[in-house]
Amino acid sequence: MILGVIADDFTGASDIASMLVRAGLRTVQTIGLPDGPAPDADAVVVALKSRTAPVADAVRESLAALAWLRAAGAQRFYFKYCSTFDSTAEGNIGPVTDALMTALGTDITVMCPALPENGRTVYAGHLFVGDTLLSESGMRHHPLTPMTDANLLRVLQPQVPAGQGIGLVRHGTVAKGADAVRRELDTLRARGVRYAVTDAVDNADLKVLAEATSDLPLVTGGSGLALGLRAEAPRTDATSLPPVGGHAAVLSGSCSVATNAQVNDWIASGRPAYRIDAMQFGADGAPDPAEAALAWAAPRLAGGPVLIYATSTPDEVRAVQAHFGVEQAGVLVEDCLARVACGLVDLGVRRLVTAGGETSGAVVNALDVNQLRIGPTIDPGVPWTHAEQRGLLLAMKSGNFGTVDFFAKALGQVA
Ligand SMILES: Nc1ncnc2c1ncn2[C@@H]1O[C@H](COP(=O)(O)OP(=O)(O)O)[C@@H](O)[C@H]1O
Ligand SMILES: O=C(O)[C@@H](O)C(=O)COP(=O)(O)O
Repeated sequence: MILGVIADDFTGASDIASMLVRAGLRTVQTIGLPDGPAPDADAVVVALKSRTAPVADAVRESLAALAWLRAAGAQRFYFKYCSTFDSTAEGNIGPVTDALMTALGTDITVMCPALPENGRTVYAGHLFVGDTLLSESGMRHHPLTPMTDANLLRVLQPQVPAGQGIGLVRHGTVAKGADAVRRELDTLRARGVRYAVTDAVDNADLKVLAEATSDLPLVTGGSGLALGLRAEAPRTDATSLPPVGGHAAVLSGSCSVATNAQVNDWIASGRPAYRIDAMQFGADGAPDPAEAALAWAAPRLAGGPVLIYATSTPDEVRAVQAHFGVEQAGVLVEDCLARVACGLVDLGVRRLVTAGGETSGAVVNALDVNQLRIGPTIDPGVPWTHAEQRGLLLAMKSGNFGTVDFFAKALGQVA
């Protein structure tokens, strides 16, 4: 195995896995730590659900993944987090990076969230989503990790041990090529910088950064940096997946701008959709929300794909969070959608699209899936995947990824 990847959520894991496949690496995605032998692959992506976990849990799980990947023969490591740097004031990007660096005995790494294909670029250490700063994008309203500062050096500061240096590799240096970046990393290292935020505005920049960091034991970032990796013997096999038959459904718990638009587009096209109203959770006399959703879906599945969603606008999410508390609101909705997913599979659903990183994590954990084969890309960063042991095709969509017609488009591609 050449590369071991530790991903902090499940959609992010399939995002980077699809980029590695594109770069020609035979890639396997595992859900949590594998319990069997090391898969025969060039890269293994261990998907954790650690993005919003308590810091100590995220660090412990990430170190366990690192230990497993090392024992399985990985020679280099990649900590994959969100291209919008999703984190809380405490972490988990800083603490996990720090712990992985210490375990690997390395003194500098890069922080490279840029994913220009999906509009995430970094300039002067500031993260842009399309034409707007991260802090002015829809990410400022994220239910769990609202991002209200676009300056990555500032976001990172409270997440890393006091006194540890954070530096910047400016775009002017990246534009000069890999040797210039290597020299800059040496200079930053000599100044005591441990975390080097890297500017990158296009794929050419990412290729330069991948080349310049090829001798670092650990890199960190979004999936973009993986595009610059090159397999020794690139595989060009078609990544087709087998037909699985059965019914099809979409489960959406993401409240991002893109997912709201995708849900609205599905509804506007007249396709069947059921809204889970989180305000009704635990209300006197209200039926169990997961059972109610399944009762709605059961007679419809034979007629074509259905959508079940908790996706809501920022105002609606705020009201739910005011009622239940932020953390509890997330857990209640995730748990409900996970139970709906299990019920749908019992009803014969075999092709499932899930929208949202935390949501996908909850669903896939509940479905007891432990390994995924990566198939064709639907939109940048979102592949179809095959959970062979469960006979399921799964597409896990990151909140802000995908065109407005993503759900129908994805389901139109598999049988
Ligand atoms: N109506 C709602 N009110 C409050 N929280 C919600 C609602 N719908 C979904 N959520 C929660 O919001 C979070 C969305 O996160 P996630 O699934 O990772 O989406 P994204 O990929 O957009 O970040 C989840 O924890 C989900 O349970
Ligand atoms: O890097 C990205 O943007 C994605 O791979 C990702 O991690 C997105 O997370 P969610 O929006 O929570 O799905």
